Amino acid sequence: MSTQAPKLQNTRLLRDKAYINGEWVGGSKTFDVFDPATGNKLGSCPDLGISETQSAIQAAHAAFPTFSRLPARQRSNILRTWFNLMHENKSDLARLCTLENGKPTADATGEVTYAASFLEWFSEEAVRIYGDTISSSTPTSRIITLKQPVGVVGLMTPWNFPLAMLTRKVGPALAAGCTVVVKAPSETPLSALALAELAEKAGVPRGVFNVITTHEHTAEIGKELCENPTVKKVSFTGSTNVGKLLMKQSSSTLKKLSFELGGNAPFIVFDDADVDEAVAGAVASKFRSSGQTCVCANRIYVQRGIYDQFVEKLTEKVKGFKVGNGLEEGVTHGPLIHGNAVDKVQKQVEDAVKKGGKVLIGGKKAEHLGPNFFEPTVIRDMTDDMTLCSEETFGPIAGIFPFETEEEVVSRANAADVGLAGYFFSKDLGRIWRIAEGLEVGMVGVNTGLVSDVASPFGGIKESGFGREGSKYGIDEYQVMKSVTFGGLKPLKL
Ligand SMILES: NC(=O)c1ccc[n+]([C@@H]2O[C@H](COP(=O)([O-])OP(=O)(O)OC[C@H]3O[C@@H](n4cnc5c(N)ncnc54)[C@H](O)[C@@H]3O)[C@@H](O)[C@H]2O)c1
Ligand SMILES: O=CCCC(=O)O
Repeated sequence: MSTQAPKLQNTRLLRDKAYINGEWVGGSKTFDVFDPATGNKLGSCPDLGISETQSAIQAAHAAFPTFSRLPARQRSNILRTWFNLMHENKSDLARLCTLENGKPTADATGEVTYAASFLEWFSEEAVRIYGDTISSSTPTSRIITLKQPVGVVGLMTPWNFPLAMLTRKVGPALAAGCTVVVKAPSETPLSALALAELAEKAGVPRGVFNVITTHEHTAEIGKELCENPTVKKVSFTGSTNVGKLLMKQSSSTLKKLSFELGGNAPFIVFDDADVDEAVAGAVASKFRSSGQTCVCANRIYVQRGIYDQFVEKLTEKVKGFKVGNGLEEGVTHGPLIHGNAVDKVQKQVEDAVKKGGKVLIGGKKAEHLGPNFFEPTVIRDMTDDMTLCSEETFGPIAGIFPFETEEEVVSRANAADVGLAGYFFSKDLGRIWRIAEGLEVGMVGVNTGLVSDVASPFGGIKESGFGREGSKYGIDEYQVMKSVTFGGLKPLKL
């Protein structure tokens, strides 16, 4: 197959080698990277294995003493420069992101801004690392706490936000003084390598930021990062099943862990809501990145009194979508990442229809556009025995479930193993507090379909994982607290 290499203004951003210890490193084997919209080959990357991963870990280990002792202001300046470089190269980064992930240019451009915001935010947090002074139980002692970088960190990021999921981890890691080894997703490694090019330009010292690319050896490299005793922390974003495996593997070295895993977000619309606002929120939450975000609405519960109205208005909005190649003008929704994702949503639709769901729009593959396209779909009369209720869709399927009472909907919303995001629309202040407190999730959107913001703590509960990213809390994940007790202190004699 011939290669249709991305055409970029800054050609240095297009890299076909991994980045270890400040060097671009090839491998004896490579894997291909494809455009999910066209199936075209975009390029190839080294299919690296355990030995290169160990080299990267060693490089990060060697870089740690110097980097962690840099004045925080210097680390802050490096992150700020990296942030500026992302903005200077915004259109190229967005193009790469669209080409390897499929999301439309406007979304990809939004992702660059979102991704860069984590570098900016944590450049600001780097210089605001504080400890406490604590009264001791012993009159002649005093206690203080220090926050120190945890050490070498292994980062494993997914394909759905090739830039932002990386910067949301690497920003706080470097701010805290950690050094990192990134395992880039095999679907979208080019964005991670473009970030490495900018990191080097921003002055990130060699060995501090390493990017391993792999396809065949994904599981082995994941295991190495979890089991290697030099790595002190692992942060992973991806599916719950892989998260469980990595947690098991990490038990051998008792690593500090952060996991941002799958969701199954309830999106609840009460009778007293503004229906138009709720529909706009549902469109934003459900169909963002063609449904491929971990915080996408998965189960849309609408109270009986406004059910028909909501369903009709949502269907009308979906009619206005333009599905296609994300590089084309006016396209609002791109393809899914690969054929398996398409097959999964197809099966969920078939299951819903078999059990009584009615498809109002979409419901099938959009094969005329390419093998990875699925029509944005609205299904009404959903019931809780359908697969779509218990399994994260990760696709453009809006299944709408009717409900009668507040108590009923909260108990149905909470009947999930996972708890990442949840949304609801209501104008009743008392109800707003009850539901916000009652939903078993890590993030709640009240009268909004979007909760993603650098300033807001991002993460889940239950089997959606643990740890928080972004916000003032994100840096804690990369730090360890040390208490220091000063003894033998004589009191002042007055
Ligand atoms: N939380 C999120 O943002 C997120 C992102 C992507 C996928 N998902 C979930 O995962 C489902 C399937 O998507 P997927 O197949 O890409 O998810 P996945 O969990 O299999 O893959 C996500 C990332 O983990 C890596 N990975 C896979 N197996 C690994 C292993 N053994 N060790 C280390 N890394 C490993 C992959 O290379 C990828 O980079 C989706 O339907 C969705 O539910 C969630
Ligand atoms: O899909 C995972 C993260 C999405 C987001 O940050 O909004």
